[in-house]
Amino acid sequence: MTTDLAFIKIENLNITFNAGKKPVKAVDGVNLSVKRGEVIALIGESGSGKSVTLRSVLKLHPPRRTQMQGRILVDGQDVMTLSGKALADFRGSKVSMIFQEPLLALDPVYTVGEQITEAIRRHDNVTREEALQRALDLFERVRIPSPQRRLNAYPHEMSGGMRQRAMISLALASRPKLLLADEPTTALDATVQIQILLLLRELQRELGLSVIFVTHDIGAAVEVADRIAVMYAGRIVEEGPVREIIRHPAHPYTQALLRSASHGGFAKGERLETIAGSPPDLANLPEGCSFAPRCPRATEQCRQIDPQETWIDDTHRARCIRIESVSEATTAAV
Ligand SMILES: Nc1ncnc2c1ncn2[C@@H]1O[C@H](COP(=O)(O)OP(=O)(O)OP(=O)(O)O)[C@@H](O)[C@H]1O
Repeated sequence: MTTDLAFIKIENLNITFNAGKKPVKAVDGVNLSVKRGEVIALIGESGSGKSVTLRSVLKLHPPRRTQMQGRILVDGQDVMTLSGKALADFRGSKVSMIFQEPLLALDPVYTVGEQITEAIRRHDNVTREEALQRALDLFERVRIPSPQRRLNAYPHEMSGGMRQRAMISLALASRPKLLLADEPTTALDATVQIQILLLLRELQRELGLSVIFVTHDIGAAVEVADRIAVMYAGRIVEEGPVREIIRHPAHPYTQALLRSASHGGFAKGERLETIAGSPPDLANLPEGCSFAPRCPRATEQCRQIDPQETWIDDTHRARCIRIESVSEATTAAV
């Protein structure tokens, strides 16, 4: 709730896609603030709206098929009102994005060095030599071995881990303040995943970046994030500091996620296991709480009342009408 310090502030974000027969409400009333230098992990099952929320910060959704409502402020700038050159300038300056698949970000026909120097020169008025030097510095920073030689490589000539490091260099070339990371390590081997996560955390601290990090991997969220926001059916159902979420999860969905991932603690790289039942169809949401059909603690009321956000303390909130009895039961069981 310390909104004054927020570098990014998402207020009552609603996103509906009009693609098929019925509109799909992929994001429903999302509120989220990220302070300068803070890392937030968005976790939840597939289709819960994590990526859609993340991409909305750069206004990346196809405008003709998408209805977006609410407000997204990045460093005081209202993203929803941007278009044309102002939007392009915003995308190229304050915010960078890294993806699961680096080949989406890297162009196959240019060397990675050419792409990074180009990105530097697009952002800063420097000579080619200066840009090359900075690209080399970036490659050293992300610990690419033989950086000089690797700058001359094409993306396909690099291993998955190296390509991910090259993409991080490209993302940092414009000296962003906010990094959006969409499952950046999911496609990598477990050991490489850990190296990349640690690198991201180190760069984030050194550069004072704010980060929104989308992941299925609760181990990665715990490793990298300061706070966790849990999404279910387009909503944030619980959000708070990592320690609070792990020790005192207030929402039955968070509790189920933690249970499914906690055999012997949070192994690095551990993924969420399936929870009984499946997420609802976003075009046909049930009455009341969307999680009620899968919730072991649901009552008749839960199937009728749409739960509103409740603050448990200054930093921890959840959307469940039975927070008190659910939290008490969890604390008693610990
Ligand atoms: N451009 C689009 N047009 C129509 N529907 C979309 C579009 N983008 C996303 N959706 C729908 O929005 C919902 C949320 O998708 P989103 O990609 O945010 O989920 P996610 O939580 O990131 O899942 P995953 O982990 O699988 O990426 C899904 O039902 C998806 O099919």
